[in-house]
Amino acid sequence: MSMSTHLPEPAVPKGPWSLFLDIDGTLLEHAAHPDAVVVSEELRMLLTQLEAQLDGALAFITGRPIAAVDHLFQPLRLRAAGLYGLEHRLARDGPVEAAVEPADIAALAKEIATELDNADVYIERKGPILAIHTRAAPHLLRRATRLVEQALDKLPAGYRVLAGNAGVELMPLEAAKGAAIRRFMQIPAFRGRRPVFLGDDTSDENGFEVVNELDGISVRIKPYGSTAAPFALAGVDAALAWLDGMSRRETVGTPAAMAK
Ligand SMILES: O=P(O)(O)OC[C@H]1O[C@H](O[C@H]2O[C@H](CO)[C@@H](O)[C@H](O)[C@H]2O)[C@H](O)[C@@H](O)[C@@H]1O
Ligand SMILES: [Mg+2]
Repeated sequence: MSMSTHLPEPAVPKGPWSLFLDIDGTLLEHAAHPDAVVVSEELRMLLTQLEAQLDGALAFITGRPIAAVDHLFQPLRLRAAGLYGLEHRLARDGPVEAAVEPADIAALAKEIATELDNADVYIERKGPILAIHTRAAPHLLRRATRLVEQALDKLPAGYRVLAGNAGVELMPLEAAKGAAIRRFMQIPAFRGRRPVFLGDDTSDENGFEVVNELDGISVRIKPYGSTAAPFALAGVDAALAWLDGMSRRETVGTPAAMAK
């Protein structure tokens, strides 16, 4: 782990590479509510172009459910790992595979909502994961974290708490972006390519560690504190500009690029 100040911008990958993209805080500016984010037509076009240039070696790696991602980016559908890797869509037009049966978190969600009693806190139930969003009520983050930690006792073994910078989530241990990246790297579209992963949050750190192990390029967006990523970009605009630059390289991701 290195402190994030003064990390360099990512180098242009040499040789065939693949691209893994976090969504919120990386491709999309954060909004007060998860449904309030905006996906521009330009972003859809950029992703479409990069995906074609990389011969399909591009996947979203996100905490959102894949159904929510499809809704946001429609009509664009890409390969994706959703719910921090609990769901996968390995082929762009293939089915979504879910790894874990949803636990009954409805009652917990209700209890936490009653305890916090604040309309600005959004409680998101997504499959086996419960997310408490405090972006619009930051003073409640500590309390929400305490409640979620207490709720651990009421769930079957194998759950953990993951705190982000504007919310806290209760999720199965299997949920890990790094494992999702490893899975994609084993399928033909990605195999033999150097992984590049852009992410912005605590939940992306495990993805950075795996990408570093695989001799890839991990990039923390708008970094603060320490990070396993050796590269950084200042924010969403810088991430989109870097991706745009990559999309303009003629031989992006192809073996011919190795010669350059
Ligand atoms: O892994 P990501 O693609 O970054 O997704 C992480 C979470 O994103 C969404 O919540 C976050 O973004 C919202 C919109 O900006 C914001 O309101 C919220 O505070 C953030 O936590 C999404 O709702 C979650 O399900 C994802 O886990
Ligand atoms: Mg993010």
